[in-house]
Amino acid sequence: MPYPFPPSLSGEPPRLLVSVRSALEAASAIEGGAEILDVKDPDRGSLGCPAPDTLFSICQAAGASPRRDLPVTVALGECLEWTEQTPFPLPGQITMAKIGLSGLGESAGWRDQWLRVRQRFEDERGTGIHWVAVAYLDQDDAGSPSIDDIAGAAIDTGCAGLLLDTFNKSSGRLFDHVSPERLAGLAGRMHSGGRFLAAAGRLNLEDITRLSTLPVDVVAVRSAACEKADRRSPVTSRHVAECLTSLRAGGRQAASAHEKSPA
Ligand SMILES: O=C[C@H](O)COP(=O)(O)O
Repeated sequence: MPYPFPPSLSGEPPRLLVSVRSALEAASAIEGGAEILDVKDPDRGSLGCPAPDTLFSICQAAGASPRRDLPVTVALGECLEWTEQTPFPLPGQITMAKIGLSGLGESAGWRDQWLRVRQRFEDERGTGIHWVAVAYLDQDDAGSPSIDDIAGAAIDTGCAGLLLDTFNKSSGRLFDHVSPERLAGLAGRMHSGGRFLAAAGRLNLEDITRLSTLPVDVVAVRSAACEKADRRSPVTSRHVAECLTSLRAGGRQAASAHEKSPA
C-alpha cells in the first residue's frame, strides 16, 4: 500500500492539515484551503477520538464536497484508552490514523501494546490502514516514551510518518520544545526511512511560516484555524486561509532568497 503522503523530497512546500470536529467545520476548512482534513474531538485531549457517527458524517461531507479527493485522517485518542474499549470500524475514506502513547513512558512493552491496539482497529475494519506515530514534545507532561524511541518505532513498525505534537494544550507550543535544527534532524531521519514528518503544537502564524522553510512535510493546526486561536472554538475559513498564506509566504521568501543568491 503506497503511503498517501510520501515525504517531500522535491522541495515542495509542506501541506496544511486542519483538525475538525464536525461536518460544518470540515466545510469551513475546505473553503479556507485545507489540504488534509484531520478528524478529532478537541474536548477529549490532544488526540481526542471523535464519536464514530461524527467521524462518518465528516467523511460523508468531505466526500460530497467539491474537493472530494482531500485526504481524511483521524485521531484515535491514547493507546491506554483502548485497553478496556472495543475499537470501531474506521470509514473507508480514512487514509491514516494515529494513537497517542501518553502514560506508556515507563512501560517496557509499549511497542507491543501500541501494535495490539493498531491491529484491533485493522481487524474491526477488515483492511489495513496507514498509521502515524505521535511523539509528544512535552514528554514529561505526557508520560510518554522519548521522541527518538518513537521515531525509531515508527520506522520499525511500518508507520507512514511521525507527528510531533504537544500533549498539554494549555501551555507551550512547538518551538518552546524543539529547535529548528532538531526538527531538521528528525526530518532527515524519517525521510531516510521513506517516512514523512508532520509538525504541530499550538502553532501561530509565525510558527507556520518558520516551518515552511524547514524540511517538514505536513504542518498540522487546530488552534490557529479557530476563532481567537482557541482550539475549542469553531474552525473558520478565514483563519484556515491565513494559515495557508503563512505557509506559502515562508516558501516564497526562501525561494526568492535562493533565486537572488549568486550561482
Ligand atoms: O494535529 C494537530 C493538532 O490538532 C494541533 O492542534 P493545536 O494546533 O491546537 O495544537
